[in-house]
Amino acid sequence: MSIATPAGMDITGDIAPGFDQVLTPEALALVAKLTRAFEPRRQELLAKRVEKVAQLDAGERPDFLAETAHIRAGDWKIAPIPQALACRRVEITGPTDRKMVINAFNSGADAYMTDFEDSQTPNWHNQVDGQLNLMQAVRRTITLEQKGKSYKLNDKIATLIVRPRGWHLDEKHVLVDGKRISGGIFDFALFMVHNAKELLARGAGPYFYLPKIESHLEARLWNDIFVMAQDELGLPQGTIKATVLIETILAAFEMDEILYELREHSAGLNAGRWDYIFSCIKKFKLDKDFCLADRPKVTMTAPFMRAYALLLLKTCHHRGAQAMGGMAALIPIKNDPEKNEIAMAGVRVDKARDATDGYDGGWVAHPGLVELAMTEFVKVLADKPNQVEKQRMDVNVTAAQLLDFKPEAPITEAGLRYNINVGIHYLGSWLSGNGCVPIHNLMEDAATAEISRSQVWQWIRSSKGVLEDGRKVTADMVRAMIPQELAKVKVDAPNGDNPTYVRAAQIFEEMATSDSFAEFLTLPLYEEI
Ligand SMILES: CC(=O)SCCNC(=O)CCNC(=O)[C@H](O)C(C)(C)COP(=O)(O)OP(=O)(O)OC[C@H]1O[C@@H](n2cnc3c(N)ncnc32)[C@H](O)[C@@H]1OP(=O)(O)O
Ligand SMILES: O=CC(=O)O
Ligand SMILES: [Mg+2]
Repeated sequence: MSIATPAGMDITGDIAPGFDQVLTPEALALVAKLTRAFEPRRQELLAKRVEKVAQLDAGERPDFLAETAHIRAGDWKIAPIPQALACRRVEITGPTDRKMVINAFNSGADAYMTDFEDSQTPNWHNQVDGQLNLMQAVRRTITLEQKGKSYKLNDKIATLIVRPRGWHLDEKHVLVDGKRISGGIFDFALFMVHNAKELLARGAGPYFYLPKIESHLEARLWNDIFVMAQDELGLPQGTIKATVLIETILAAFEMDEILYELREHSAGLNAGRWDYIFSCIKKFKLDKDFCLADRPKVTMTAPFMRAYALLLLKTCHHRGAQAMGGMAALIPIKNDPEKNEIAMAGVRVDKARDATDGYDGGWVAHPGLVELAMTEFVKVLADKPNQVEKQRMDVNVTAAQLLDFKPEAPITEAGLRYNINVGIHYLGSWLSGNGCVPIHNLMEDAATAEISRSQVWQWIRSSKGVLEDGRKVTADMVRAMIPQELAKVKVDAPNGDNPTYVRAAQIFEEMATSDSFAEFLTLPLYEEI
C-alpha cells in the first residue's frame, strides 16, 4: 500500500494495514510544516549541546545562569491547570503496545503517560502502530483478543499524557527535503492532528511529557511548536499542556526558566531520576575524580539526588505548578512472596517520601503498583487533588549541593557484572523491538540501561573506578566479563537464542571500551533497526 505525501516528503517505512489512518494528508502536512519551520533550530540546539559537552569535558562546572536571574527572582506563575490535570496522584507509564495501552488506561491510575520514548524501541512499526492504538483509545473503540482474553476500556479511565521522543532522536523513515526529521515532532504532530479536538470534546485535552530537555532554550523550541500547531489546528493558544522531565543535570539549573518558557502551556515538572543519574555520569565522564558507586547504591536519598528532588518541588509549587515524582524501578515479583513484599515495601517508601515532601503525584511501572502508590499519596493528600499550595521556601539548594556526587563507594565485581549483564540483556531486547523489560526483577528501559553502560565506561576512566578488593576496573577486565555475562543472558532472557543478544554484546563492548563516549545508546542502536 502507498500513501500520498506532501511535496518534498518521502516515507521509506512500510505502510502496514491501518497506517493510512495515521499517515493522513492533514497529519503529514503538519509534520512537514513544523519540520520546515523548526528543524534548523533543533539542529542549532543539538550543536549547542555539543559545545556544552566540550566545556564540561574541559572542566567547567554548571551553575545557575546569570542572564536569567531576573526570571528566577520574578514574581510570576504558570497559567491555571485544566481540571483534567488537577489530580495526578498516580501516573502509570508504558510503551504504546495495544494490550498495555488498554491495561494502563484501566489500571485505576489518575493519569497514563503513554511512551514513545524511554520504554519503547522506536522502530517504524512501534511508532505508527502506537499512534493507531491511541487514536482508537481516545475514541474508546480500541479492543484486543489475545490468548483467550478480551480487552476493552472500562467506563472510568486514566487521563492520557503522551511522551514524544527527545530532541536527539530522528525519525529516519520520513525525509523532508531529503533529510531525516525529528522523531519528537513526528510523534507530536500525528498525535495532535488525530486527537486534540477529540480529547477536548471529551473533557480533557492534548497533554504531553517532554523528555531529556537540557536548557530553557530547548523548552522554548517546544513552546514555539505548540503555538504553531495550535494555530494550524484552530485551537486556542494555551490548549496544550506539557510537563517537562527534569532529567538532565543541566536542566536542574534552569527549572524556573523552563517553567517560564512554557508558562502558558505548562503542567509542571517531573523528577526523571534515571536519566538524571545517567546525565550526571555523562556530563562529568572525563573528570578523573568523578565516580558513583554500584548502581543500586545511587538512590533518591543520595545527597545530589535529594538536592535535585527538593529544588524541583520548591520551584514547581512557587510557580503554581505540579511537582511530579519519578519511578521506583521495582515491579511485582511473581512466585516469590517474600521478595515481592520487599519490592512492594520499596515502592511504598519511595511514594511516601515524595508525598510527605510535598510532591503532587508520582509514576509507577506496572498496574500492580497503582493501589499501593495511591494509598501513600492519599495518606498525605486526603481528599485534595494535589498539594501545590504547600510551599517549600524552607528549601535552599546550592549549585554545590546539586553537584555533591555521593556515594562513591562501594564498586564491586558484582556491581560491574550486573551493569554488563543488564546492558547486554537490555540492548538485545531493544534490538528485537521491546524497549522495556524486567531484568533481575527490576524494570529496565533506555534510561536505566544508560546508567549501566555509562558507569562501566566511566569506571574504566575514573581514578576512583577501583573494585572493593583493590583491582582497578579496566577495559580488559570488562572485555573478559562480556562473554561470561552474555552466556548468562542467553539463559535468562525469554528468547535468549535470538541473535540480537550476540550483537548487543558486541555493541556493548564497543560502547564501554572505546575512547569516545556515545551520547545516547539509542543513537547507534537506531541505525541497526
Ligand atoms: C525511566 C523511565 O522512563 S520510567 C518510564 C518508562 N518505563 C515504563 O513505562 C515501564 C513500563 N512497564 C513495563 O513495560 C512492564 O511492566 C515491565 C516490562 C516492567 C514488566 O513487564 P512484565 O513482567 O511482562 O509484566 P507482567 O507479566 O507482570 O504483566 C502483567 C499484566 O500487566 C500488564 N502490564 C504490565 N506493565 C504494564 C504497564 N506499564 N502498563 C499497562 N499494562 C501493564 C501486562 O500487559 C500484563 O497484562 P495481562 O495480564 O493482560 O497479560
Ligand atoms: O524518564 C524518566 C527517567 O527517570 O528517566
Ligand atoms: Mg527518562
